Amino acid sequence: MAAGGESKLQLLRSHIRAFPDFPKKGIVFRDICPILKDAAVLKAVIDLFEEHVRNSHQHVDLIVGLDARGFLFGPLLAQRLGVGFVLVRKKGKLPGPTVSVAYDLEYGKAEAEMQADAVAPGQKVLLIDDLLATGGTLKAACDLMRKMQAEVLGCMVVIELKELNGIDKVQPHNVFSLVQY
Ligand SMILES: O=P(O)(O)OC[C@H]1O[C@H](OP(=O)(O)OP(=O)(O)O)[C@H](O)[C@@H]1O
Ligand SMILES: Nc1ncnc2[nH]cnc12
Repeated sequence: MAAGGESKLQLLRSHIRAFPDFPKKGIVFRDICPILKDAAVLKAVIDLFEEHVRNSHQHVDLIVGLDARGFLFGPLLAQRLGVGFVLVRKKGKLPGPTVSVAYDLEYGKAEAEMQADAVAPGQKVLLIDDLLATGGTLKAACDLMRKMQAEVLGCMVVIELKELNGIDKVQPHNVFSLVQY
């Protein structure tokens, strides 16, 4: 990690709030809103992601963001890297021909969908979201990428909830996280 990386991580950690029993009893909700409210903290997050990508991947075609909180970080990172951004959305939000995959959440069920022309076969993509919990969402997005014959270089999240072992569900793909609980 480059000089200053540790203090950026400390800054980031101090801007994540925990809300017990939201949205259901037993869930500790990790709230990223304070990161977004502070320009310096949001910049630090994108700096850390950018450093990771530049150190780990020679060539990236697209950043793929997951609905909805992946959209808060993905376009900023894509701009930094000078590449495009595409959306994986919850079902029923995208016009035109789509490809979809069903998945389970820590607190519900959903279906991930993307436009059929969003990613071309062989394109090298990096997936981004705010948080890895059970890994169902990222796995569904990786499955979508496989359907589209794209090459998943890896996944990135701000927060990983380690006790839920989401990383196991997403393998063989790598998940890079900035903060772990
Ligand atoms: O690892 P998993 O168990 O799949 O959970 C992680 C996902 O859950 C949250 O999104 P949510 O579906 O609640 O939607 P939102 O981003 O629209 O709030 C979070 O932003 C991740 O996308
Ligand atoms: N514990 C959690 N906090 C915030 N977002 C989540 N998405 C799934 N689990 C979550």
